[in-house]
Amino acid sequence: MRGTVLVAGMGLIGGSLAKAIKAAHPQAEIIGYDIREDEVGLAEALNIIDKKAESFQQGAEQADLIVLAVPVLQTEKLINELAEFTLKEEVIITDTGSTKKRIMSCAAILEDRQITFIGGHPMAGSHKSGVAAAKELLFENAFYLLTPGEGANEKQIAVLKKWLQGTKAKIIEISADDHDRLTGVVSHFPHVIAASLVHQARKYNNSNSLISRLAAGGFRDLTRIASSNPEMWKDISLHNKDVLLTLLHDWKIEMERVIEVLEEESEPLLFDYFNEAKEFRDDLPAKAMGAIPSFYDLYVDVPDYPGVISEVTAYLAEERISITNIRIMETREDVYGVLVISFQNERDRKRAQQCIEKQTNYDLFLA
Ligand SMILES: NC(=O)C1=CN([C@@H]2O[C@H](COP(=O)(O)OP(=O)(O)OC[C@H]3O[C@@H](n4cnc5c(N)ncnc54)[C@H](O)[C@@H]3O)[C@@H](O)[C@H]2O)C=CC1
Ligand SMILES: O=C(O)C(=O)Cc1ccc(O)cc1
Repeated sequence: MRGTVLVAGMGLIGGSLAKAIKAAHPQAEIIGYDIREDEVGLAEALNIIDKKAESFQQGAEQADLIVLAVPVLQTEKLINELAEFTLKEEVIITDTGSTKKRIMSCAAILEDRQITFIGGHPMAGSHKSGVAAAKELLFENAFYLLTPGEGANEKQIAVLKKWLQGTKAKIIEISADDHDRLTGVVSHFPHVIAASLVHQARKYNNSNSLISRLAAGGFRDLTRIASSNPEMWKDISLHNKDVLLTLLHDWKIEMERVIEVLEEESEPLLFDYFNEAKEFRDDLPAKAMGAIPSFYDLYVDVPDYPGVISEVTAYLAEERISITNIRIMETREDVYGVLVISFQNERDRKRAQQCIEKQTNYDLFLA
């Protein structure tokens, strides 16, 4: 499609969307805006955008599509500013925020002015922030939830979907209420719990520092999302406060029940507690992408010599395979060390496996 797209917020998500939109619509002009000059400057230097907006207003007033990819409290601020601008009549405004109810209420101010707002939430990402981590295919196969405002018609929704087709995401429509309830359960609440598990380990670590050594590996993997951007999760928690409070309340009741069952030493009830969780979890789709990024780990048995990590990463870099995480696992006694490399998707892991097999004779295995 032709037209001008303004992406406000040149971070991980704004940068990735700008890339995906450009890939599918090379004729479109992508303008970037960010309060951080360095981020928008980097986006321009990396050719993620065609040019910087002189100001939010100047960029917005010439745009056919406006994407707000800023932290959710800032999204509300930008929506209020947009309501004061002289925008193109046919402009479509969308956002990428992780919460939708408060954003949609705020966007009512645009609908009052006959401006189309369609809420959006691409449900993929990473614990990294900033435009340097942006990827064209960040959202490939991920759910992309749209919450159209009451004023949005089918034609406008279809136009937005077309703009977004380069994301290769599974775009579905949902109400803002359902969005916040569902993402509350499978994304926002787990982030609170992951942080709480880490806090608990940190407290016990004060009296026995062996804790942090034992927390390597499994515990670290389990709490990976606690390394996400604290600023972003502060805003998401405030926006989805009611849902989170309900979930925390239910969780408290459930924990009280676990305490009772343990105090009673009830073997059948304890068994049921773990078994019912296991059965439900075992039935969850393993390959599909959900609300929280999956692990795509490759384990490489590496010999113990200096530079082995840079050797392996250099092979991957040569074939432009990007990695999301790397660590050494030293818990197995029969090997010197296992290098655990994480990838964003199955395709990258497969390519990495083939690449390392071609270049080395190290044993490789998947989790
Ligand atoms: N990081 C993730 O995994 C995901 C994040 N989201 C949502 O997408 C949005 C953006 O998140 P990220 O790209 O991860 O954050 P980020 O921190 O990488 O980028 C946000 C950018 O917005 C800029 N910014 C902040 N306030 C601004 C304002 N008033 N005007 C212009 N620019 C402003 C910041 O300078 C920064 O460059 C958030 O609302 C978040 O909830 C949605 C899906 C996944
Ligand atoms: O890396 C993380 O912490 C994630 O869980 C990624 C993520 C963050 C925010 C979203 O709205 C959707 C996905």
